[in-house]
Parts: sequence; C-alpha cells; structure tokens
Amino acid sequence: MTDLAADLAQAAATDRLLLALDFDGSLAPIVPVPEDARMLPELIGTIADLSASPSVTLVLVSGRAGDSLAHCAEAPSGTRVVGSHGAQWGTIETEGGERHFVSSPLHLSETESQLLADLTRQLEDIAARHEGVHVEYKPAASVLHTRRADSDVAAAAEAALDAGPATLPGVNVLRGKAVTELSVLHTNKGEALKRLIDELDATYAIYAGDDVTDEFAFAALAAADIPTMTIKVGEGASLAPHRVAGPTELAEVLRDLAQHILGHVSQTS
Ligand SMILES: O=P(O)(O)OC[C@H]1O[C@H](O[C@H]2O[C@H](CO)[C@@H](O)[C@H](O)[C@H]2O)[C@H](O)[C@@H](O)[C@@H]1O
Repeated sequence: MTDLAADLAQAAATDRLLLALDFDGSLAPIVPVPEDARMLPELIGTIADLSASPSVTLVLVSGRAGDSLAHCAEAPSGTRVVGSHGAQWGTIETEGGERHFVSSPLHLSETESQLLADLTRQLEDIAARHEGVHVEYKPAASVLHTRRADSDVAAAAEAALDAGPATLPGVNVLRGKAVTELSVLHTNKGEALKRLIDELDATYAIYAGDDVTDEFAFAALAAADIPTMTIKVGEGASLAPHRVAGPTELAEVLRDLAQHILGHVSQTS
C-alpha cells in the first residue's frame, strides 16, 4: 500500500492531471435497473470543481454506451467520455437542460454488423427463456443482465451464453457485475487509458473503478511511464494499490483531491 494522502498531494501539484473515473459502482451506487443509476449527489459539486481546474482533464471511462452515460451521469457540459469499454469517444454536452453524448458515429464493417445482429438475436432468445434476465443494447455490443434473476436462473442464463453466442468467432467477451457483454470490437479500458495519457501528454494519471473490467485500466496505469494512482472501489482482488469501501468513500477521496488542488493553486498564485 502506498500513502493515499501523499499520492493525492503529488497528483494535485502536477501540471497535466488525467483524472479518469469509472461510473457504475464507483461514482454511482449499483441499482437493479441500469437506467436508474445516478451519481451520488455529494459528488456533483466535487466533479464540477475538479473539471473546472485548469490542470485537470476529467474523463468518464465506462462500459456504458455514451448516450446512456450522458443520461445518468450529472457531469458538467464538455466532460470527456470514453464509453462502451473504449469503443466510443466523445463528450457530454448540455442543451436546453438535457445532457447528450456528442461523438462521431461509430462505424461497423458489414461483418461486424452481421455478427452484432446474430449475437443479439441469441442473447434475446436466452433472455426470453430466463425470468428476470434482460438485454441491454449498445452500438457495438449487446449485454446480458442477470441482476434481477434468481441465482440459479442467472447461472443457467450465463451457461447458455457461454455455450452459445460467446463462442461466435470474433466476439469479445467482457464480464462484469451480474452482466456479460458481447462486443464485436476488441477494445478495453486499458487501451483507452494508454491513448488518453498519450493524447493529453499527461504528467500524472488517476483511475478509480469497481469492476473486473477496470483491472485493464489498473494494469495499464501500473505499466505507464508517468506517476499514477489507482483506486479499487469495493471488494474483490485487484491490481490497484489503493482501496475504498464504496462510492461514498470515493467521493471523500475526490473531495480531498479537489481541496488539495485548490490549496496548491492558492499557494502558487
Ligand atoms: O464501466 P462502468 O461505468 O462501471 O459500467 C459497467 C456496466 O454498468 C452497468 O451495469 C452495472 O450497473 C447497473 C446499474 O447499477 C447494474 O444493474 C448492473 O448489474 C451492473 O453490471 C451498465 O448497464 C453496463 O452496460 C456497463 O457495462
């Protein structure tokens, strides 16, 4: 374990800080219906303060599709978003009080489109046969959700997925909390973090996340050639040296970071 306070102080003093944050389970508590997820209220002001800091680039790096993230995440207009596990790149923009995801459209080849149609049909068939299981649709993936199913039904649905659509050639299988995503693109959060560090010429990078797919990001930052800080949110094995119990505790860490940055600015100005 490294010292969290020392790492926060170092991050706050850097010139170009990449602050990359996962959404579900990290900024927003896990809920049964994905579209009901919302950022913790106490985070809204902190996220706005951090995103207004000249030395900080805030990026939400999520498994969610960009439009779903824009709907659920009360982030300031202009916030950068990497959605669909690195397949979508854009920003959240607010217009007429509504948040939208703005990006160039995702292009799929004919083969990828056909594969997406095939795997989606098979997932819909599995959902129809398993009570409480549903499908979420993304531009390059479809997702089987089992959170609302009894555990034996969930296990049977997952087994059907493993024996069926997960075996289709070209499918990228991403497992998370009561969710399995089948994507036709081979992206992950680790590749996204590497690209962000390069694009921003970041001098320090922070990433916080709660799920198995966040381990790609933790691994990428562990191998980066700049100082980094990674925070696992909640329980489970992780590569991240820091850990907090849940979104409430992550909100406290981010509030401390914002205070460090404000303090550093007032000392240097
Ligand atoms: O990378 P994230 O921002 O953490 O997104 C991961 C997945 O989040 C959503 O599913 C998870 O949260 C739901 C709402 O709390 C919950 O019902 C579900 O069981 C969780 O797996 C989202 O629906 C997925 O598309 C994301 O990949």
